[in-house]
Amino acid sequence: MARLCEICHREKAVLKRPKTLQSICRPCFYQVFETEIHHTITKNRLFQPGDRVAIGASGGKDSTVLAYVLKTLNERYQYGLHLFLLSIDEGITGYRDDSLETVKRNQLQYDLPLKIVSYEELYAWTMDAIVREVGLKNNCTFCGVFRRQALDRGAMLLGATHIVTGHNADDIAETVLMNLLRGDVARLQRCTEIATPGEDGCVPRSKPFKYTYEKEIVMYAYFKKLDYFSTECIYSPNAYRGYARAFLKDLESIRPSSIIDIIHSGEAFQVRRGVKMPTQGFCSRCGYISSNPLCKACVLLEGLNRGLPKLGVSRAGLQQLDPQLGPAADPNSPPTTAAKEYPSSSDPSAAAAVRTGKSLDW
Ligand SMILES: Nc1ncnc2c1ncn2[C@@H]1O[C@H](COP(=O)(O)OP(=O)(O)OP(=O)(O)O)[C@@H](O)[C@H]1O
Repeated sequence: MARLCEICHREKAVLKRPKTLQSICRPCFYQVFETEIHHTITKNRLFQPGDRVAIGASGGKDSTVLAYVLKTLNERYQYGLHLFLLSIDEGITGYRDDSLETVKRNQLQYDLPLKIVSYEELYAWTMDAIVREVGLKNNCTFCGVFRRQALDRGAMLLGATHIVTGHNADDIAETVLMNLLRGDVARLQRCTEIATPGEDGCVPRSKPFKYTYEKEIVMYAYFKKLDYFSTECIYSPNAYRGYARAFLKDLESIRPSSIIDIIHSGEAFQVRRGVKMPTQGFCSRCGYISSNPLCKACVLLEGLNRGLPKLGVSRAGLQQLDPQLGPAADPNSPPTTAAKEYPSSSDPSAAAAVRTGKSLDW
């Protein structure tokens, strides 16, 4: 006899839920998946009625499901949000141009306004051009730093009061592991935050999928037949995060709760009093939030525009560009005590972080 759904006890079970290993039916899966996200949103008070929310839309599974679910929940529970799709075109031929076609279809499918902002218009550089200059090894540093700012700038153009991204529970657990492995206590403390406030010229951001498992996002997209783009970035070697990901997948196969457990460990982590932390200020050139006199994007751009792209990612180069930065750690070696105690957005440990394709804060 066919097994019955462990939730409703009426329908036939057609899937095993990755998060809990329960055998359940499709309608119950949709119900628990969507309701958990709704609870995450309401419990953490992510939005206010009337908010103009820019959904960081890459065309990939996470942000596509995020757009679909947010639209569904906004209508079902009357959040009163104005939703927009915001895409950053990094200028990666054969990758982003194709994924943007998916976002353009999503715009029609979900009836949401779309804004596309490109690196070329913001920085006068595409990632294709940057990779020609710097090669494959360090290019993710540029892409990660530029994207963070580009999302803010695009959101401001939309008059958005909030940005959401599709970072999921697996992404966050990986980031906790990576910050732990690097001894980066400042990021370890903040990388599990579900939301960052909109201070100092940044638009508030949040991650409604903080507790949502990647496998469930893929399952949801599959059953709902959502239209998404599934190719990996052609420039992303993703080495360091790849190891953390493989380790996490192994742990998950033995104990599915490992993902949430690691996030909980990160949430409980507190830096002891007296440990020096970076002080937040503003970039003297572009005014963007920075804990150094020049923000990371300006440092990287300066290197590119001087024809010395490695300046922004090497230790000697950073000091040459901005002597006030002081001694900094080599991104390829373990953090020194100073790097551990003074991690900052423009030290090379940040470069090492984003070299993996995802920021270690996000
Ligand atoms: N080019 C982009 N434009 C807009 N938002 C982006 C872009 N790239 C990434 N994001 C946002 O950052 C989140 C995490 O991006 P990441 O590159 O880690 O991709 P991912 O985990 O594969 O997510 P996705 O499946 O949505 O591509 C995405 O879910 C999306 O919200």
